[in-house]
Amino acid sequence: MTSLMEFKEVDVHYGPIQALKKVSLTVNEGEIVTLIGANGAGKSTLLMSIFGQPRISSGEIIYRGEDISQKSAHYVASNGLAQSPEGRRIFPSMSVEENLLMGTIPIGMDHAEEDMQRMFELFPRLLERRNQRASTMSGGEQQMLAIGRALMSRPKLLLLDEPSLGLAPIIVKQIFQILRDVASSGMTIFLVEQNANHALKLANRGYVMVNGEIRMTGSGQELLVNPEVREAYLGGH
Ligand SMILES: Nc1ncnc2c1ncn2[C@@H]1O[C@H](COP(=O)(O)OP(=O)(O)OP(=O)(O)O)[C@@H](O)[C@H]1O
Repeated sequence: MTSLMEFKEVDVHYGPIQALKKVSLTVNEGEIVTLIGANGAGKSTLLMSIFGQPRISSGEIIYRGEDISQKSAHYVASNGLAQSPEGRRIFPSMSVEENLLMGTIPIGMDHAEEDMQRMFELFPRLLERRNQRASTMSGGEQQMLAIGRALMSRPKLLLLDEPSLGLAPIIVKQIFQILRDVASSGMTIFLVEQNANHALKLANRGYVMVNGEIRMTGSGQELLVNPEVREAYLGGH
């Protein structure tokens, strides 16, 4: 397997607080890898460090053979890494179409029309609402838009920060079905989630983060049946 992204013993500090402690993990080409952990475990910090905010204090972040830990966010984004951030961060006063077009910034507009059609096939709901202001859409629709916008940059690795956050169970199911479809087209996905049940069912492999450290790793299936994981993240059922 070819490694696409690798964290090697990464530390991150916020002043006196150490948010990541010697974190090592790998995402191989074509895989869906998930990182699960409680509130405050350091999951968002890890994702944001890929774009250099915050900067890591030691270790390396290797992407396609190159250490990107000191590169600019623009460099990282224009080399095939796209993120659907926590809380979605769509542009509220822009339409669906305009939001999608913002996703092309790292690569330019050459494929914009064609890619927008692909997004509308993947998310028919967005097609119905293509001229609607994003702020007036439901949480689930906004999440679809955030994922669609990330895909508009034709990423090699799609990073997702808690796509299920604040959504009703039925919408969460839909979002995960869409991620399955995206993955079956060959996309590599790194998914950060508190919803361990959905995330581990979707993922080939998973990592469990506790207080800034990787505590456990295994296949999605192994972690799903692991008693410690069940107790801590799956309500013990
Ligand atoms: N800008 C910051 N300044 C200081 N401390 C921070 C900052 N951002 C995060 N932290 C701290 O770093 C730790 C990890 O936070 P992080 O947001 O990465 O966790 P998380 O696992 O993503 O949690 P959540 O699911 O709540 O977003 C927490 O203790 C948090 O308080």
